[in-house]
Amino acid sequence: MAGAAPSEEALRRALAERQTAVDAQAEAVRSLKASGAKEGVDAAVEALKIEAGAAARRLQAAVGSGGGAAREEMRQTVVNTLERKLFYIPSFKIYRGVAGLYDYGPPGCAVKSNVLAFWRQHFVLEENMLEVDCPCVTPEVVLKASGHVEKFTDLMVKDEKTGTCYRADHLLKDFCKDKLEKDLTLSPETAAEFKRVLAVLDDLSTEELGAKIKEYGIVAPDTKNPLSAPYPFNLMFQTSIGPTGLSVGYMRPETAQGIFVNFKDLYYYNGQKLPFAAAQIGQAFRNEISPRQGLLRVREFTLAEIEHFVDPEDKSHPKFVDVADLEFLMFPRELQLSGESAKLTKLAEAVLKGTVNNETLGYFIGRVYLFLTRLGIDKSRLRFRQHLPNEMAHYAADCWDAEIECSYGWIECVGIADRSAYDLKAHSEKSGVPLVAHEKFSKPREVENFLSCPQRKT
Ligand SMILES: Nc1ncnc2c1ncn2[C@@H]1O[C@H](COP(=O)(O)OP(=O)(O)OP(=O)(O)O)[C@@H](O)[C@H]1O
Repeated sequence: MAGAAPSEEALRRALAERQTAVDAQAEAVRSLKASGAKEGVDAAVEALKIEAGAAARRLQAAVGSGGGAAREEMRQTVVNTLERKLFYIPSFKIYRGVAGLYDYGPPGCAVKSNVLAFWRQHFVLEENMLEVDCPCVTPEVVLKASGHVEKFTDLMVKDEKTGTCYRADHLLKDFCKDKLEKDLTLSPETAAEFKRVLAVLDDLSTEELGAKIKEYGIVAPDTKNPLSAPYPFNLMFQTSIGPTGLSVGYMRPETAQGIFVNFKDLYYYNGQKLPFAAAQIGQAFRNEISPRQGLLRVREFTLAEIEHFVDPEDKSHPKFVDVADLEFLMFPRELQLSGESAKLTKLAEAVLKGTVNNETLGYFIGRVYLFLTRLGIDKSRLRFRQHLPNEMAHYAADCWDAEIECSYGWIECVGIADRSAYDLKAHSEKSGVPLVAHEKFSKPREVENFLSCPQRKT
């Protein structure tokens, strides 16, 4: 029928053929160059450009037609190109690589350094933040105080026969998405149930997650063997500091702790005044259970973090007016739980209604929006999603993720959390060094405190 969209299978085949043609032509150019032949190289390069152009046009058509398999195909083509052009390379490739570890090649290094320079300009320099640079190896006491030794975990399930490990929430997510996309026999009730599970996935407890995996009969994706019950796995890489092996350390899973433990000195450096912000760019390490999604989930990556210290009783922000009129997609808890979609919302309105907890949090959400859109992220594929109550990290009082829609779906790219004074309190208690700020009143105030004396029992 004239004008009908090609089937997904046809698109997949056409794209695969195009990709093979591009790869074959690239190989021809390489061997001509390697043989030192001058003649024919230009023609071969020209042919490569034509093949690559045809592949790109086919991709656009495929993505325009919205096919899931076409998306997969498009991603594979982009990945092949980026790897061929050395934007990134699987680390230790000649030894067959290690999952979740990647090197950046020359163009990748250039992109990374441009993004970091822009980040420094947009946040650190424009806001007069105090930048620090702390070690990656961190003694255990710091991460015990912060709660990471006890709680920095993901839920894992194991193939009961081979022992292969999987992230439990990812298996449940894949199962529900797969059913919704491919099972044409699903009743409306079952489809609604899978959608609900996807909406509250990050909120499920260990027991609830285990019960759903059992109820749906989810098995190990590679072998179809039964799975163990989910249990927490700590994501930190452990090491020892010094030759005795007695001093336990960890590779930092975030850069923020370096800022918190330096709070006292930074506060003095800032003239003992609040608010102020400190920033750090550096490597973070997470022993992800089963890294996938290419560069999106890796075991070592660069984090750029800011900690903004503010009076807990006055979280207003003098520059909030600069971002108050921004309007973008926001996805608060209520919309997620009722199965609705993200809505275009004015930042001022979200703060006024209390959807976003306070002006300072709102200000940083606005600044992150400006950063990402100035980097070139499409506004219609960017949303700010509020964490569900159980999803929040152990330290957070309110948390919003900037998520970008890509070929893997909506992916968290920035986390913006009100951590309250959790970390400063925890480090004060553990170290015995008070990490506190003082407020000087313009006029003295008289306050009466009634202390209750414990009754002595005779
Ligand atoms: N393994 C990883 N590889 C690459 N980037 C990561 C990884 N883990 C986290 N990030 C990035 O670091 C940012 C801050 O990390 P954060 O601690 O908020 O992640 P998270 O909520 O623990 O991630 P998730 O729940 O998806 O594992 C995230 O917004 C994400 O962009």
